[in-house]
Amino acid sequence: MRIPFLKMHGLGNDFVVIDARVEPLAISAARASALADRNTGIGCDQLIVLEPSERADVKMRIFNPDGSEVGACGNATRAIGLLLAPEHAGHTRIETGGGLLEAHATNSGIAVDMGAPRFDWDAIPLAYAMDTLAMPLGWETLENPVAVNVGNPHAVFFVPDADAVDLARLGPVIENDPVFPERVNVNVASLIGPDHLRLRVWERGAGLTRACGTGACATAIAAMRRKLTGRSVTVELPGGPLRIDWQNSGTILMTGPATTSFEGAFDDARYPL
Ligand SMILES: N[C@H](CCC[C@H](N)C(=O)O)C(=O)O
Repeated sequence: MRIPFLKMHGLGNDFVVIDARVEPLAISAARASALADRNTGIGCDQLIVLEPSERADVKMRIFNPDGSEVGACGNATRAIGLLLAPEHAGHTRIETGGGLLEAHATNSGIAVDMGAPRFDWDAIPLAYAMDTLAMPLGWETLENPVAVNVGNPHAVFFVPDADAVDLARLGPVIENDPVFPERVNVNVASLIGPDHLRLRVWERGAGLTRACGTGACATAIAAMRRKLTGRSVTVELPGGPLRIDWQNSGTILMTGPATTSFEGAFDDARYPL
Protein backbone atom coordinates (compact mmCIF):
# COMPACT_ATOMS: atom_id res chain seq x y z
CA MET A 1 0.00 0.00 0.00
CA ARG A 2 1.29 3.53 -0.81
CA ILE A 3 1.69 5.66 2.33
CA PRO A 4 1.90 9.45 1.81
CA PHE A 5 4.37 11.46 3.89
CA LEU A 6 5.67 15.00 4.26
CA LYS A 7 9.34 15.89 4.62
CA MET A 8 9.69 18.81 7.06
CA HIS A 9 12.43 20.42 9.11
CA GLY A 10 13.16 22.91 11.85
CA LEU A 11 16.53 24.65 11.31
CA GLY A 12 17.77 21.60 9.37
CA ASN A 13 16.64 19.02 11.97
CA ASP A 14 14.58 17.00 9.53
CA PHE A 15 11.53 14.78 9.79
CA VAL A 16 9.44 12.32 7.84
CA VAL A 17 5.87 13.13 8.93
CA ILE A 18 3.11 10.55 8.42
CA ASP A 19 -0.46 11.65 9.12
CA ALA A 20 -2.09 8.45 10.40
CA ARG A 21 -5.15 10.15 11.93
CA VAL A 22 -7.48 8.64 9.31
CA GLU A 23 -5.59 5.58 8.03
CA PRO A 24 -3.85 4.00 11.06
CA LEU A 25 -0.21 3.08 10.43
CA ALA A 26 1.34 -0.04 11.97
CA ILE A 27 4.69 1.12 13.34
CA SER A 28 7.60 -0.65 15.03
CA ALA A 29 11.17 0.21 15.99
CA ALA A 30 12.36 -1.72 12.93
CA ARG A 31 10.04 0.11 10.51
CA ALA A 32 10.87 3.51 12.07
CA SER A 33 14.59 2.84 11.83
CA ALA A 34 14.32 1.64 8.21
CA LEU A 35 12.29 4.70 7.16
CA ALA A 36 14.76 7.07 8.86
CA ASP A 37 17.80 5.44 7.23
CA ARG A 38 19.42 7.96 4.87
CA ASN A 39 20.97 5.24 2.69
CA THR A 40 18.27 2.61 2.31
CA GLY A 41 15.14 4.46 3.51
CA ILE A 42 13.65 7.93 3.09
CA GLY A 43 16.09 9.52 5.57
CA CYS A 44 15.48 11.86 8.53
CA ASP A 45 16.56 12.71 12.07
CA GLN A 46 13.19 11.70 13.48
CA LEU A 47 10.09 9.89 12.16
CA ILE A 48 6.88 11.63 13.28
CA VAL A 49 3.56 9.75 13.24
CA LEU A 50 0.34 11.70 13.87
CA GLU A 51 -2.54 9.81 15.48
CA PRO A 52 -5.95 10.80 16.89
CA SER A 53 -5.88 12.05 20.50
CA GLU A 54 -8.49 11.91 23.27
CA ARG A 55 -6.83 14.81 25.13
CA ALA A 56 -5.61 17.18 22.40
CA ASP A 57 -6.02 18.08 18.73
CA VAL A 58 -3.46 15.45 17.71
CA LYS A 59 -1.12 12.86 19.20
CA MET A 60 2.47 13.12 17.97
CA ARG A 61 4.64 10.00 18.20
CA ILE A 62 8.40 10.53 17.87
CA PHE A 63 10.90 7.89 16.73
CA ASN A 64 14.69 8.27 16.55
CA PRO A 65 16.66 6.58 13.73
CA ASP A 66 17.72 3.87 16.19
CA GLY A 67 14.02 2.98 16.49
CA SER A 68 13.57 4.33 20.04
CA GLU A 69 10.25 6.09 20.71
CA VAL A 70 10.72 9.23 22.82
CA GLY A 71 8.67 11.83 24.65
CA ALA A 72 9.65 15.15 23.08
CA CYS A 73 10.99 16.78 19.93
CA GLY A 74 10.93 20.57 19.96
CA ASN A 75 11.66 21.17 16.28
CA ALA A 76 9.07 18.60 15.18
CA THR A 77 6.49 20.19 17.49
CA ARG A 78 6.94 23.46 15.63
CA ALA A 79 6.64 21.57 12.32
CA ILE A 80 3.31 20.02 13.39
CA GLY A 81 2.20 23.41 14.67
CA LEU A 82 2.84 24.78 11.17
CA LEU A 83 1.19 21.82 9.45
CA LEU A 84 -2.02 21.89 11.51
CA ALA A 85 -2.30 25.68 11.95
CA PRO A 86 -4.97 25.93 9.19
CA GLU A 87 -7.11 23.27 10.95
CA HIS A 88 -7.01 24.99 14.34
CA ALA A 89 -6.85 28.72 13.59
CA GLY A 90 -3.12 28.78 14.26
CA HIS A 91 -3.37 27.29 17.78
CA THR A 92 -2.78 23.51 18.01
CA ARG A 93 -2.76 21.36 21.15
CA ILE A 94 -0.37 18.44 20.73
CA GLU A 95 -0.21 15.34 22.92
CA THR A 96 3.29 13.88 23.24
CA GLY A 97 4.78 11.24 25.50
CA GLY A 98 6.36 14.06 27.49
CA GLY A 99 3.13 15.99 28.03
CA LEU A 100 0.51 18.24 26.42
CA LEU A 101 2.05 21.05 24.37
CA GLU A 102 0.56 24.10 22.65
CA ALA A 103 1.82 25.47 19.33
CA HIS A 104 0.89 28.92 18.02
CA ALA A 105 1.64 30.30 14.55
CA THR A 106 3.00 33.85 15.06
CA ASN A 107 4.50 36.40 12.69
CA SER A 108 7.97 35.50 14.02
CA GLY A 109 7.63 31.74 13.53
CA ILE A 110 5.94 28.96 15.47
CA ALA A 111 5.85 29.41 19.25
CA VAL A 112 5.51 26.26 21.38
CA ASP A 113 4.87 26.12 25.11
CA MET A 114 7.10 23.14 25.99
CA GLY A 115 5.83 22.80 29.55
CA ALA A 116 7.84 23.13 32.77
CA PRO A 117 11.39 21.72 33.07
CA ARG A 118 12.14 19.12 35.74
CA PHE A 119 15.36 19.04 37.77
CA ASP A 120 15.06 16.22 40.31
CA TRP A 121 17.67 13.49 39.74
CA ASP A 122 14.94 10.81 39.41
CA ALA A 123 12.97 12.95 36.91
CA ILE A 124 15.91 13.25 34.49
CA PRO A 125 16.35 10.27 35.19
CA LEU A 126 19.76 9.56 36.74
CA ALA A 127 20.89 6.27 38.23
CA TYR A 128 21.32 7.70 41.76
CA ALA A 129 20.75 10.91 43.74
CA MET A 130 23.10 13.82 42.96
CA ASP A 131 23.14 17.58 42.40
CA THR A 132 21.64 18.14 38.92
CA LEU A 133 22.85 21.77 38.76
CA ALA A 134 26.41 20.40 38.52
CA MET A 135 26.64 16.64 38.28
CA PRO A 136 29.86 15.60 40.09
CA LEU A 137 31.10 13.70 37.02
CA GLY A 138 33.36 14.26 34.01
CA TRP A 139 34.14 12.72 30.62
CA GLU A 140 37.61 13.94 29.60
CA THR A 141 37.28 17.73 29.13
CA LEU A 142 33.48 17.71 29.58
CA GLU A 143 32.68 18.03 33.29
CA ASN A 144 29.93 18.85 35.76
CA PRO A 145 26.95 19.10 33.39
CA VAL A 146 23.55 20.47 34.28
CA ALA A 147 20.93 17.71 34.02
CA VAL A 148 17.38 18.72 33.03
CA ASN A 149 14.29 16.99 31.64
CA VAL A 150 12.15 18.94 29.15
CA GLY A 151 10.03 15.95 28.13
CA ASN A 152 13.26 14.12 27.36
CA PRO A 153 16.59 13.89 29.21
CA HIS A 154 19.44 16.35 28.60
CA ALA A 155 22.97 16.86 29.94
CA VAL A 156 24.27 20.40 29.30
CA PHE A 157 28.01 21.14 29.40
CA PHE A 158 29.16 24.77 29.39
CA VAL A 159 32.56 25.08 27.68
CA PRO A 160 34.75 27.98 26.46
CA ASP A 161 34.22 27.05 22.78
CA ALA A 162 31.41 24.64 21.82
CA ASP A 163 32.81 24.36 18.29
CA ALA A 164 36.13 23.03 19.61
CA VAL A 165 34.57 19.97 21.33
CA ASP A 166 35.00 16.57 19.64
CA LEU A 167 31.27 15.85 20.10
CA ALA A 168 31.19 13.05 17.50
CA ARG A 169 33.56 11.10 19.76
CA LEU A 170 32.44 12.15 23.25
CA GLY A 171 28.69 12.34 22.50
CA PRO A 172 28.02 8.60 22.24
CA VAL A 173 30.20 7.85 25.28
CA ILE A 174 28.11 10.20 27.43
CA GLU A 175 24.78 9.27 25.76
CA ASN A 176 25.28 5.63 26.77
CA ASP A 177 26.82 6.13 30.23
CA PRO A 178 24.95 3.97 32.80
CA VAL A 179 24.44 7.08 34.99
CA PHE A 180 21.67 7.86 32.45
CA PRO A 181 19.32 4.84 32.67
CA GLU A 182 17.27 6.13 29.68
CA ARG A 183 20.42 7.44 27.93
CA VAL A 184 20.70 11.20 27.36
CA ASN A 185 20.91 14.01 24.78
CA VAL A 186 24.35 15.65 25.05
CA ASN A 187 24.56 19.48 24.73
CA VAL A 188 27.79 21.54 24.58
CA ALA A 189 27.23 25.28 24.88
CA SER A 190 29.20 28.54 25.10
CA LEU A 191 28.09 32.02 26.08
CA ILE A 192 28.81 34.15 22.98
CA GLY A 193 27.16 37.37 24.14
CA PRO A 194 24.60 38.72 26.63
CA ASP A 195 21.67 36.26 26.62
CA HIS A 196 23.20 34.60 23.52
CA LEU A 197 24.35 30.98 23.55
CA ARG A 198 26.12 28.81 20.96
CA LEU A 199 24.93 25.19 21.08
CA ARG A 200 25.83 21.90 19.44
CA VAL A 201 23.96 18.67 20.24
CA TRP A 202 24.68 14.94 20.08
CA GLU A 203 21.10 13.64 20.11
CA ARG A 204 20.14 10.42 21.90
CA GLY A 205 19.33 7.80 19.28
CA ALA A 206 20.16 10.12 16.38
CA GLY A 207 23.70 11.55 16.70
CA LEU A 208 24.80 15.01 15.59
CA THR A 209 21.93 17.10 14.23
CA ARG A 210 21.83 20.62 12.80
CA ALA A 211 19.41 21.68 15.53
CA CYS A 212 17.68 20.27 18.61
CA GLY A 213 14.68 22.16 19.98
CA THR A 214 14.56 20.41 23.33
CA GLY A 215 18.34 20.81 23.54
CA ALA A 216 17.91 24.56 23.08
CA CYS A 217 15.25 24.60 25.81
CA ALA A 218 17.39 22.52 28.19
CA THR A 219 20.52 24.60 27.55
CA ALA A 220 18.70 27.91 28.02
CA ILE A 221 17.18 26.73 31.31
CA ALA A 222 20.57 25.41 32.44
CA ALA A 223 22.20 28.78 31.68
CA MET A 224 19.42 30.59 33.58
CA ARG A 225 19.81 28.23 36.58
CA ARG A 226 23.56 28.88 36.53
CA LYS A 227 22.84 32.67 36.37
CA LEU A 228 24.74 32.96 33.05
CA THR A 229 21.80 34.68 31.32
CA GLY A 230 18.45 36.33 31.90
CA ARG A 231 15.16 34.49 31.32
CA SER A 232 14.97 35.26 27.60
CA VAL A 233 17.81 33.99 25.41
CA THR A 234 18.77 33.30 21.81
CA VAL A 235 20.29 29.87 21.22
CA GLU A 236 22.46 29.69 18.09
CA LEU A 237 22.47 26.15 16.67
CA PRO A 238 24.40 25.05 13.56
CA GLY A 239 21.12 25.30 11.62
CA GLY A 240 20.16 28.72 13.01
CA PRO A 241 18.69 30.54 16.05
CA LEU A 242 15.87 29.67 18.43
CA ARG A 243 14.42 32.03 21.03
CA ILE A 244 13.76 30.55 24.45
CA ASP A 245 11.79 32.29 27.22
CA TRP A 246 11.40 30.85 30.73
CA GLN A 247 8.00 32.31 31.49
CA ASN A 248 6.76 33.46 34.90
CA SER A 249 4.28 30.58 34.71
CA GLY A 250 7.30 28.25 34.94
CA THR A 251 6.84 26.85 31.43
CA ILE A 252 9.29 27.25 28.53
CA LEU A 253 8.29 29.13 25.36
CA MET A 254 10.35 28.16 22.31
CA THR A 255 9.93 30.24 19.12
CA GLY A 256 11.46 29.54 15.74
CA PRO A 257 10.89 28.52 12.12
CA ALA A 258 9.40 25.36 10.65
CA THR A 259 9.51 24.36 6.99
CA THR A 260 7.76 21.90 4.72
CA SER A 261 10.27 20.55 2.19
CA PHE A 262 8.30 18.16 -0.04
CA GLU A 263 5.57 15.51 -0.25
CA GLY A 264 6.20 11.88 -1.09
CA ALA A 265 4.85 8.35 -0.69
CA PHE A 266 6.39 4.97 0.09
CA ASP A 267 5.30 1.36 -0.27
CA ASP A 268 4.77 -0.07 3.20
CA ALA A 269 5.78 -3.53 1.92
CA ARG A 270 9.32 -2.18 1.60
CA TYR A 271 9.41 -1.49 5.36
CA PRO A 272 8.52 -4.64 7.31
CA LEU A 273 7.39 -4.32 10.92
N1 LIG B 1 16.80 12.68 20.14
C1 LIG B 1 15.77 13.18 21.08
C2 LIG B 1 14.43 13.36 20.32
C3 LIG B 1 14.50 14.46 19.27
C4 LIG B 1 14.83 15.79 19.87
C5 LIG B 1 15.21 16.90 18.90
N2 LIG B 1 15.22 16.57 17.50
C6 LIG B 1 14.40 18.16 19.19
O1 LIG B 1 14.16 18.96 18.27
O2 LIG B 1 14.05 18.35 20.38
C7 LIG B 1 15.59 12.17 22.22
O3 LIG B 1 15.89 10.99 22.04
O4 LIG B 1 15.14 12.60 23.29
